[in-house]
Amino acid sequence: MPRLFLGGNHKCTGTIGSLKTLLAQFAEKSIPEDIDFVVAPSMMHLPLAVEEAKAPIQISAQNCYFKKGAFTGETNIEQIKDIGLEWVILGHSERRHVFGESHELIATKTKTAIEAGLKVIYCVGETLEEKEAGKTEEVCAGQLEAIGKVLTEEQWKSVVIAVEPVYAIGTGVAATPESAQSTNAFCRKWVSEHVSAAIAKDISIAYGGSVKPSNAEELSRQPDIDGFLVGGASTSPAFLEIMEILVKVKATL
Ligand SMILES: O=C(CO)COP(=O)(O)O
Repeated sequence: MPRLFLGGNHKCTGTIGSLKTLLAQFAEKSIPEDIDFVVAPSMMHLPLAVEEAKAPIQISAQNCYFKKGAFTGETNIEQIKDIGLEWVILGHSERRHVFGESHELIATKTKTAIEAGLKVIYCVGETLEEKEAGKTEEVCAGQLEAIGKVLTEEQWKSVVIAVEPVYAIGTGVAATPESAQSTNAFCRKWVSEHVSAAIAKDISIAYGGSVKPSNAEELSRQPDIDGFLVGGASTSPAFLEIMEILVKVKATL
């Protein structure tokens, strides 16, 4: 059975004050032990988050570089581990499309991060143009194949897949539950055929893109959606509402 996953990607937002407030709000709620509840603030705020977050809240980096040395502006895996983190988001569409990260670079970062003992929230997803051209599965398969080429079967146990259609990110309009289910199911089938049936059965495959309390219920009902990677709604108590909806709906399935 896949573990439930709820990630909050704060992207390039937040202040010391807003993060402290948010983590204090999260601390007031009881978070079930059987969900990975992961908060990813900006790199600048990671040490603060580690200090302030109470278990079982986990903290993730939003990116990392695979080498240390003369790479101005980057943060390496050793540094992420050094402050006590276990998670990193890689392959987010904003890294792919805004910063031009290639399949190869993301795959190298994923492999190196997992070898160092990190868990990777690996993002895949198609643009609107690709969706309209009927290329959703082809695009996701290519993104999965990039890491499939370098990871061992064992290393896939450290991967959570986050399927984030680019057209749904930050637009307020999520993919339909049917469309999200179809892409998540395709990713599970891809893992079954290219990695193993055992990994496919247990890997958590989240959906991301304009998730909010008002659409979380229908999305949670989909059998291949094991949770969410949330952007905008993760920086407010709406994130807790999404968690409650996800846990409640999954308990009834
Ligand atoms: O990109 C996302 C999470 O990584 C989704 O962002 P939004 O929830 O703001 O659409």
